Amino acid sequence: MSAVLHTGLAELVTCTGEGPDPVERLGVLPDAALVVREGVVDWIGPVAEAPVADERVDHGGRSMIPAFVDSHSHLVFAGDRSAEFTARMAGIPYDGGGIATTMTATRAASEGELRALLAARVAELRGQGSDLVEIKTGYGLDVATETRAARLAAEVTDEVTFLGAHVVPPEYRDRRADYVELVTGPMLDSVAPYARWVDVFCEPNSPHSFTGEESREVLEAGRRAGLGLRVHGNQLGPGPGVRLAVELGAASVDHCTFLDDADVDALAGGDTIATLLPGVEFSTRSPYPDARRLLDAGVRVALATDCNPGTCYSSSMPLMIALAVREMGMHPAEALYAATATAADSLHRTDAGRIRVGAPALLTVLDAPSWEHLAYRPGVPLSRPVTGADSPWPSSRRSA
Ligand SMILES: N=CN[C@@H](CCC(=O)O)C(=O)O
Ligand SMILES: [Zn+2]
Repeated sequence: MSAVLHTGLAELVTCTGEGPDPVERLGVLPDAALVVREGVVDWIGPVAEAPVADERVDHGGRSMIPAFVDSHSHLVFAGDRSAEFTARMAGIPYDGGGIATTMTATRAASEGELRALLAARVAELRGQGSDLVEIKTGYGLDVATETRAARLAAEVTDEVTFLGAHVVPPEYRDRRADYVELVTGPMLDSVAPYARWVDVFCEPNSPHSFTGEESREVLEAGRRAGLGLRVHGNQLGPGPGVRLAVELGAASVDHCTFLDDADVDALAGGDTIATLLPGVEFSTRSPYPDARRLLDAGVRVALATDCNPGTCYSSSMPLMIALAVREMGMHPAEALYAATATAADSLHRTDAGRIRVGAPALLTVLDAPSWEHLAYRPGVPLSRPVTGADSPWPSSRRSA
């Protein structure tokens, strides 16, 4: 079994620290080295005590962090909505109506086209240092296309989410109840074998999405089918999504932009993680969620991209970290932890988001001497994956 020793690390950020201090929680080890054997972290310790290995990679004074976990994305789609973005920047507000445009293009695309589009997006995301990614359906909105989306997503991740309840498709506009019946019946039956999670766009503020009662039906049906629960809630205005998610024990409620005190109290008293998606507010020119208020209330906060063609066509977790720090009041250490460890927790994954012995080696290298550079240098491509024994940096030195 070949072992690779990684050295030359100015800092190794493990995200295995404890306590209330956000920097301590990062568990930063200076002058550390680690050994990867067959894709698993085999040893972590001071470089001076590093064991002999088959190969050695010298990272030349860079830093290593856990690969980002992108716990919210919509990567299975065809078509282009750049004109919608441009119109929005000229003042047209977002209301979810554009989802039908993507639905039409996605239904019309061939399986081969969709697979290639998905593969390119996953490669783009992983090339920036993310590894584990959650991928939602939600641009098919009929049984065949939702099933195809879930099947394709399952080819690239274990974290597939059924989002048949994204919006009510145009052919059901005057008979919403029939669509909820389809989603909670034949569509769920067809998609569930490929999915781990069910999600709903609970947003009474848009005519396209779902009320609290409709959302409850969708989530309870998903749970009966053995799926875990996730919710899009309180994105466009106040609403019942957050409290419903907490009441039903959802793993995560995502967006959380418009919250009242009762929503914050519910999150603080429950097990549901609040996943914030600052790329959405950036790309829709909307007010940002108040991460500081949530963190100060004791709510666990994760960050994700929400990469999708409508509200945020970015796969960059470093951008989300920079926005969370600059616009949402998060400490840079809180933001990094939210984009790795807490995002993994929101997917109930103990094998990602932290670097520890015995865990898969999902590692990202920063071309910087410390983790602080992530938020400090926005827009600069600092992060790259470490895949297998390969060093991502041409200047890293490898030797046997
Ligand atoms: N809010 C619902 N769904 C996506 C947007 C989808 C779209 O506009 O295509 C989101 O998470 O923001
Ligand atoms: Zn989303």
